[in-house]
Amino acid sequence: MEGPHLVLVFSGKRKSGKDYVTELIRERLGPDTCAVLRLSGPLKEQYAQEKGLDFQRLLDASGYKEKYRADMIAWGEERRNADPGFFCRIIIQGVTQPVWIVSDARRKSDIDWFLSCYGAVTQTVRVVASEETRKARGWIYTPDIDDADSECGLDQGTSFNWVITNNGDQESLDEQLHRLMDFIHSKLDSSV
Ligand SMILES: Nc1ncnc2c1ncn2[C@@H]1O[C@H](COP(=O)(O)OP(=O)(O)O)[C@@H](O)[C@H]1O
Ligand SMILES: C[C@@](O)(CCOP(=O)(O)OP(=O)(O)O)CC(=O)O
Repeated sequence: MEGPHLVLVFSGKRKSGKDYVTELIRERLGPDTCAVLRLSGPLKEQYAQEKGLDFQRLLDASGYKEKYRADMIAWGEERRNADPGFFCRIIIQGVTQPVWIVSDARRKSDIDWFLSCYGAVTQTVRVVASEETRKARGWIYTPDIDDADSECGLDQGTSFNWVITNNGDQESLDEQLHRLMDFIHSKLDSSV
């Protein structure tokens, strides 16, 4: 079969644990089976290039990216408005693994793009954590970011195939991941 056997499109608010959870799944499936694709990757790369910033530092969970977040959001929005598939098309280039995880859908247009191209094999996954948990992970409510589309674009009007609650209880997370892993394996088995 050409193309992905399964595309999991993840979303969730900042510090909900999107990177953490998607990395766990990738570890369990292995790098030959699963690729984690980040829409923010090419966004940050091009933004850093244009603004003369440190791309590597924009990638980690430190304060550096937070300093530029508002401006990056505006920059990315311009690109997406002009072409909703702009970042989507870049991240899927040359990916050969059967399972694709898109770790950071933020807008309905991100999900719609994957549904329109890979709808038959796409599942949407929402990662949820309480405000208390997100605060403990370093989240500080920031107006114009936390109340804007980048964080709230998928709050309403989107249904998710899976919801993963990630409040730090490892046993509960493990149980939820087990269910998702069973599903992933069933899709892999049925496609061979
Ligand atoms: N279940 C968890 N157990 C321990 N640490 C976690 C868990 N989920 C997230 N974290 C930590 O919280 C921080 C934010 O998580 P991250 O995955 O970067 O969130 P997001 O990508 O949604 O902004 C990271 O330092 C991450 O390691
Ligand atoms: C400009 C952004 O792409 C920055 C995203 O950076 P990360 O994906 O690293 O952010 P969190 O995981 O939520 O902390 C947001 C956007 O609106 O596209």
